[in-house]
Amino acid sequence: MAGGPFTSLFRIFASRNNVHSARVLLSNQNFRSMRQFNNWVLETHQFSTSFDVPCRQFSTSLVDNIHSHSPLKNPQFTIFNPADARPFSSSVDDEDGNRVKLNENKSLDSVENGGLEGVDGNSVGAGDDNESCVCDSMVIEEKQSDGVEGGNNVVGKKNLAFRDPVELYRELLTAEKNDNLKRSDWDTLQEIFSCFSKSGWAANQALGIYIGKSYFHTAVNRFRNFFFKKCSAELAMHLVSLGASDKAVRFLFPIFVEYCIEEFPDEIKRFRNMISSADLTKPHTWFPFARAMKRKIIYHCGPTNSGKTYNALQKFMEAKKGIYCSPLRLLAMEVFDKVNALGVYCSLYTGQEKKHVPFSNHIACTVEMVSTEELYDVAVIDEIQMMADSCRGYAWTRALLGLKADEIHLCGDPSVLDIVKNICSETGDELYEQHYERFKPLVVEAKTLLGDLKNVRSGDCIVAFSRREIFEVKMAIEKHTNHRCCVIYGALPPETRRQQANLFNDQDNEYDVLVASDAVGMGLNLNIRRVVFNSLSKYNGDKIVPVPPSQVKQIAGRAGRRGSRYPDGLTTTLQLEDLDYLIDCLKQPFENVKKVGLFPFFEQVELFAGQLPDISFAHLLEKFGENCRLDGSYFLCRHDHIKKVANMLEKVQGLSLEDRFNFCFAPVNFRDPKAMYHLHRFAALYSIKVPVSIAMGMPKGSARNDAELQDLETKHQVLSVYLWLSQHFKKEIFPYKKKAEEMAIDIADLLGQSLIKACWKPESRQGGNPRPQQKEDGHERHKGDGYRRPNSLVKIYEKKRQEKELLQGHSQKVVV
Ligand SMILES: Nc1ncnc2c1ncn2[C@@H]1O[C@H](COP(=O)(O)OP(=O)(O)OP(=O)(O)O)[C@@H](O)[C@H]1O
Ligand SMILES: [Mg+2]
Repeated sequence: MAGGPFTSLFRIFASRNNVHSARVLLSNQNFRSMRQFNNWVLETHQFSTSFDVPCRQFSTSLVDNIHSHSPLKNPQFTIFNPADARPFSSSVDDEDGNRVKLNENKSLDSVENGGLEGVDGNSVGAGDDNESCVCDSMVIEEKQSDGVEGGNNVVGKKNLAFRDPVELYRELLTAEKNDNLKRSDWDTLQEIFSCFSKSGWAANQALGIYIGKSYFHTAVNRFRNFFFKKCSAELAMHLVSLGASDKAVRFLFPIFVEYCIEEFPDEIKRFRNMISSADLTKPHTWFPFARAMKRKIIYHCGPTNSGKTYNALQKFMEAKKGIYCSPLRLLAMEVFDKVNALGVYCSLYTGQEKKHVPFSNHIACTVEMVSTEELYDVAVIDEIQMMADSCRGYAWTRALLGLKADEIHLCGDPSVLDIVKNICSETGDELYEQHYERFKPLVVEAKTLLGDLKNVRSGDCIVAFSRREIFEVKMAIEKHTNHRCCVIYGALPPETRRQQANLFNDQDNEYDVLVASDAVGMGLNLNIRRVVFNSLSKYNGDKIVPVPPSQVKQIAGRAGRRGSRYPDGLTTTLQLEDLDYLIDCLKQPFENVKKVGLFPFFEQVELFAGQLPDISFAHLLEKFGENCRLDGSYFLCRHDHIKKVANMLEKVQGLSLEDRFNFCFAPVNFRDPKAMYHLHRFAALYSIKVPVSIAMGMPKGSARNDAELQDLETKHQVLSVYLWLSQHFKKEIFPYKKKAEEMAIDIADLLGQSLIKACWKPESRQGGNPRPQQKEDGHERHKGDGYRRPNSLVKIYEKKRQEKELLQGHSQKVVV
């Protein structure tokens, strides 16, 4: 039912029955999901749970408000007679003279229970068509205007079930202590209150009046004490007759609401302020200057290697003033080099470095560093689908919402196209779509490497999903073939990755195979002929899982770039058993993302902290996560790593909230204890305003074993954190920036040299055995090489494959 028809129905109903005002009971209704609605009610009606509204106002504002805030498609309304709990009028004529029924046979009970949550908080009955477990049903009590006798029963004072809870509460307030109850009746009342206290439904409903879950039990206890002192025999017997049940909880709840509103105004206010200070709804309104502009958004939409970034960069270079936002430092550096080489002066701005090119009007930056203050003619946001990234998505969302640019070019796959359309309709920006196809189709080699790394060929990129696996594969290839391998993985600095990429791309050397992690998935232009998946499972920080199809596509798409030595891309797997999963992934359409990431600005966290002054920063972030409100298209980005750093820095005294917030964003690998130690040291020195030293020696030479290689990686990490801090805090406190830069360059160089000669067994970073999950997950040992691969997918696909082979024999090539 839309707001309009109901509104007119109500008008007709009201005029036919001579009703000039309606009483809306907010007490027995079910607005758990409706914090927004409750905000509105509480703001407009001063915490009243029942209020009278003139029919005109009722029809135009209340119903419309309910409709606009309700997450239900069909919120139900029932107008009933309070005296007998039956619908006031079984039917009315609508404006066209048609007879329309108004929930003819519903008693109050059925209204209350139909489509509502059970006391245990589960949604039951009608209204389940809604994707959330939220039901909005509203009970509207007809109230006669003064002196007008309605055609229905007069409100029966005896019928407690249908008494106005406000009245009941007022009576309780003035009542004398009641001692006339039997012991067994008191016991039953105790049970009812215990049931009330445990009721998920009641706790959720209480949120609507800003009684938070942590305060709910205290509030119920105090309500019980009050109730036991005051309740009349009649009231007690009514409750006893209901027993410790759903009905009793629902009967008590509105009286509880009245009690809370009167007794706990401070708690309610505090919780309400906390909720409103954690408000992340309507993020497009956070950027009024961008909203004041009429921006043109061009979505370059297509698969990998289709020319999206190339075309967007053309516009960037043509513009008078432009900004390119990159997902990676490496890519920002690449665009910086490329654009400058083409004669367009461009500066570089990343978390760790600022390279200002004189007279430049163009900037290549990492997306986290984008300024929403500056005005640009053209902005490019690359890999826009990263808006949906669980950790970093907020940076893309912020760039899209906040950039002050006349023209914004988004490059990415189609997964966030719909959500970008929605955002543009909210921001009022014009959206243009430009669709692309891959320059050359990607071909799957059905033969695979038959489980033998001896079958690698020049131009292959073997993809493995852990550092350990990468080195094991490199060792195996170099031991059993004449190929030499370059490596690229996340822990390497961009400079080293680039050096390895150049080594691989360069034809005049023996390094013709690349072994890489998913770090090759984005950005780098590599001369890859064939992408070979060593495995298709990876550790997700918790357990081994199949690599998501979108990522498989992205990585496989690295093969055969336009303009490279191998314009025709091939992809396959090491093991035959994994091939079907690869083909399935490549065939899958891009998923349609439903939500994109958000994270609060410091100012929002600060506002929230004002409500909870005495808790740790990590706890504060946790509370923010629990209480923040988000619109349906957004999620709060994961911030586990921020909390880990926050916990570590908890004991460092003298850091302001802003300092803590900033320190927590430093790009530290929290799994690396040495890197964490140095970050702690930096923060401790900073807190006592002592210039922060690097206090870390330079290694003497390149690594001779894996432990030394890891040490180099860590050292670079520490320098990278130092450089990041020096850009985000006052320069005077981090005076050794120059030295850190020089050391970082030297270490990146040493890392490059080390990788060239690396031929040792990898060690785990924790210095122990592989993670237990890996062992438990049934990795199998590969013949002779000490190389193990996960076999979780093998089982799934083996059967399917055998069936298929029986049916059709072996194909040689599959084009996807
Ligand atoms: N019109 C063109 N003329 C010359 N080279 C081009 C053209 N379009 C694209 N290329 C080259 O093709 C390669 C792939 O293009 P580009 O990087 O723009 O693809 P993409 O769609 O952004 O891929 P990805 O999703 O992998 O980032 C690049 O090396 C690029 O320079
Ligand atoms: Mg691109």
